[in-house]
Amino acid sequence: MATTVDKIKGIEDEMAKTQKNKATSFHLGQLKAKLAKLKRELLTPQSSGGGGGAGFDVARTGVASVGFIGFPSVGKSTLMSHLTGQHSEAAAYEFTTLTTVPGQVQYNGAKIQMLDLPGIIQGAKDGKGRGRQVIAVAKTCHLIFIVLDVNKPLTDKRVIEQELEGFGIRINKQPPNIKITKKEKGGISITTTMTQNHIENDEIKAVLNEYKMSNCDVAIRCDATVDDLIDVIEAKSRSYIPVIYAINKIDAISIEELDLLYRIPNACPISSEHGWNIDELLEQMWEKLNLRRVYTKPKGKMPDYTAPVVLRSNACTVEDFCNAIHKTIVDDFRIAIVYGKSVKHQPQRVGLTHELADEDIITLVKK
Ligand SMILES: Nc1nc2c(ncn2[C@@H]2O[C@H](COP(=O)(O)OP(=O)(O)OP(=O)(O)O)[C@@H](O)[C@H]2O)c(=O)[nH]1
Ligand SMILES: [K+]
Ligand SMILES: [Mg+2]
Repeated sequence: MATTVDKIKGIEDEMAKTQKNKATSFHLGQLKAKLAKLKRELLTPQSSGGGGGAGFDVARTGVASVGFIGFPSVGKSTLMSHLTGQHSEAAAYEFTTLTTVPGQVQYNGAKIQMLDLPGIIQGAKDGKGRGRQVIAVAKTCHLIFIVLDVNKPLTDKRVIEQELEGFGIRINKQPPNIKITKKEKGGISITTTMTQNHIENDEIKAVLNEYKMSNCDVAIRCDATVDDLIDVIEAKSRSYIPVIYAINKIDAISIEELDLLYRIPNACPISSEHGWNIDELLEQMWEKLNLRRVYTKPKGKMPDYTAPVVLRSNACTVEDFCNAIHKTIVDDFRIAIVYGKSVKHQPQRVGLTHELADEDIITLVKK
């Protein structure tokens, strides 16, 4: 019987042979959906061995974690030691790092975990080396530093992006604005709010059929591709993670070359060894993590600015704030008084569901 890898190869070959036009769009949609399903199968640990983060995952600490991904010897461990003071063996030979090495930085009052990871190679997502376990750890991080060696061609960047994408990671991207609502009967109905330049209704139907979704409403509010549609269907195995390209070893290049690096979006040129531009890397990290510092103000006293409660933007309600302090606090909660960007009136009384903004000040009032 053909293995999953063989089947994937077969479909990819067929897709390469098929010209995209109106007549083939249904068939191509079908192939793409089949491919996505097989790739997911490949990433599910029990079906193929490997995959998963087993052995590589470590206890998570802090409010967010940042994973370091890159080819061997680009300087990930040197960066780790420099950022966190946590020693991670660095050397001139490849695959010096063999497992996840955790460390921590404190930035703007937030504890942020750094995960130095082993180097990956091309084909990692397909099971080459330990790449799959490594990428599986990165997939659970809130931010990824893709570490690149400035001396190597920037094609490395594209190769690493493809490895991550093949593993269901979507880089610096929001989930596509497509909503699929299943229903009992009535077939497939598609509504769009703008011209679709990449996708035909036939293709959409082919994909949905392949997923046995023959009764549903599809609302497309973006200029979607087939891949976008599949990402929405496969939402459970997709992770949307911000990325910063940490372009390392800039001590080895000229100022003119450095100027060029700044044109790459989301790039931060650094030298881990010399500690150059690490401040900017941390600033960019802070921006991408989009964390919210909330200061507590005991009734009748000044706010405590020394120790903010730090929340992530997807869990930043007053209730999340209470839970971050102690699980039992919500039981006694009556109202919160908030100053800051999240409220119209200064101060304003709010309930548990109110979303807090960065640098808000809060006083909890008990029952
Ligand atoms: N010139 C220069 N060399 C660096 C810099 N950072 C790291 N190196 C050197 O690059 C080599 C590899 O560094 P590591 O930190 O071990 O690289 P790594 O990415 O962790 O490597 P693996 O764990 O093997 O994947 C070492 O010889 C470092 O001294 C830098 O900023 N400039
Ligand atoms: K190395
Ligand atoms: Mg290393």
